[in-house]
Amino acid sequence: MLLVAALFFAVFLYFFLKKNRTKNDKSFPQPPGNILLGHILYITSTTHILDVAKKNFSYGNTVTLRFGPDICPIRKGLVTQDYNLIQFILNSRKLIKKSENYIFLKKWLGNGLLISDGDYWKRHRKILTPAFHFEILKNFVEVFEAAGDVLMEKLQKYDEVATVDLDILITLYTLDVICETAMGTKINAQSGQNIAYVESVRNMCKTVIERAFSPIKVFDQLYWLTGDYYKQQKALKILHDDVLSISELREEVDTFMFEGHDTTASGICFALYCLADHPEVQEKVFQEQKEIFEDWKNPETTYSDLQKMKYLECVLKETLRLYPSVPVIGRYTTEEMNFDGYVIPKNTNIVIFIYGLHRNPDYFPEPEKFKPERFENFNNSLPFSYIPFSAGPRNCIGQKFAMLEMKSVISKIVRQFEIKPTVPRHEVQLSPETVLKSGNGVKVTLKKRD
Ligand code: HEM
Repeated sequence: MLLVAALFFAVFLYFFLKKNRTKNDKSFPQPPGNILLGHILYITSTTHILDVAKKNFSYGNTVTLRFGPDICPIRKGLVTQDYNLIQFILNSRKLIKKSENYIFLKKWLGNGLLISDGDYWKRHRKILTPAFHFEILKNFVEVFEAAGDVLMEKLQKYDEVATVDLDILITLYTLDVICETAMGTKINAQSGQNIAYVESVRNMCKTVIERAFSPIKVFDQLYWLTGDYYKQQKALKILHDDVLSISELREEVDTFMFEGHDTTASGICFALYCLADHPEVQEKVFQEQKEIFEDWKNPETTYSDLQKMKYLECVLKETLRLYPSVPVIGRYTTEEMNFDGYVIPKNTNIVIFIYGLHRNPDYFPEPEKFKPERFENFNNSLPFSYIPFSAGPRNCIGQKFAMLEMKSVISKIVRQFEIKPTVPRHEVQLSPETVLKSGNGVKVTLKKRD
């Protein structure tokens, strides 16, 4: 009798889940996956996520991916690089909850602005927004400049050395900047005192993204058995060493320290790499500097000088198009949503693939080419085709800060050095470790200008 009841229940469950599944699957195509494991098998290594995404999008600009059997997947969600869906999501006031993967950042960033949602997020966003008013940003230029001067000192010793790996040098620069601007504390990271912090951020970012794509590590109980868990605990200890008494404050400080230095470091490194590869672009940037500054070798740079660097701004925009520091963002539906006749069920994770959107030839002809000029006359009628800072209510609060900082340091470097590719040319290996990085460094050669 019990057996019959169990059998009956199993059959009922099958049809119930199948019915719901059909409703979901009608929405968006699902690339072929393993009947039991779903798409796990080809999402095993973080370094291949960009390739995996490319392959999946051959089925449509929005696809459904699942971990586990089709009928009762462990996880299921949408991955999209579709303009209209992205516009719908980012414009929505209802869709501000972050996807489940962000939970892996929680131990580190707590309820900081990046992760929180609802009224808590609204309140904090409102409190923090004035900190990015341009009157305040103006005062930060001095900090960018002073930290930039320290970097210049350090770069002198690389004059005509075959290779300089920019990654760590620039990251320590951006760390000095964020600590002094966000917390008013000089930590002298560039003097070598904070390498452990930088390494811990890197380890955290790597383990977080690996968890998000691992069928084993997504479960806490299984994650605790892996080496990554211990690596992460060690990193957390270093990241939280500076004990601040008020936990809310610490969560925001952690969030700004992370979002505010790793992202800009990535942008600066890739911009310098692109300039090395494109001497004609670099020359234009250099000429612009000479037009702005009479004494271009050693000027005192002001906020208004940075505003004048229009071509450098195009270079940075083009860099962030090809190498968006945040290549992927996520949202989570808290209610069923209708989009263009499709049903997106409640509790769906939606991954927005910024990297893929930015390389769509419909919006950016010859998308793989580095052409800053395309931003001189950028067609703003399609604003959601270019979203390195996301868009809508949850866009990046620090985007103006980031642009100023990146301009400040790159203008300094270009005025003092000619940036060249290494011989043989160093090919970056893109690795989306939460923030887009190069797995093998960002290497160039520097030659001092006369
Ligand atoms: C090139 C540099 C940067 C890029 C490309 C970038 C990109 C982004 C993106 C795409 C988001 C949305 C994330 C999501 O929805 O998951 C974001 C959010 C955020 N960014 Fe940035 N960011 C940069 C620099 C900065 C800087 C310098 C700061 C602070 C000083 C900052 C602070 C934040 C914060 C706090 C959020 C969360 C905002 C919210 O949810 O209300 N970012 N950033």
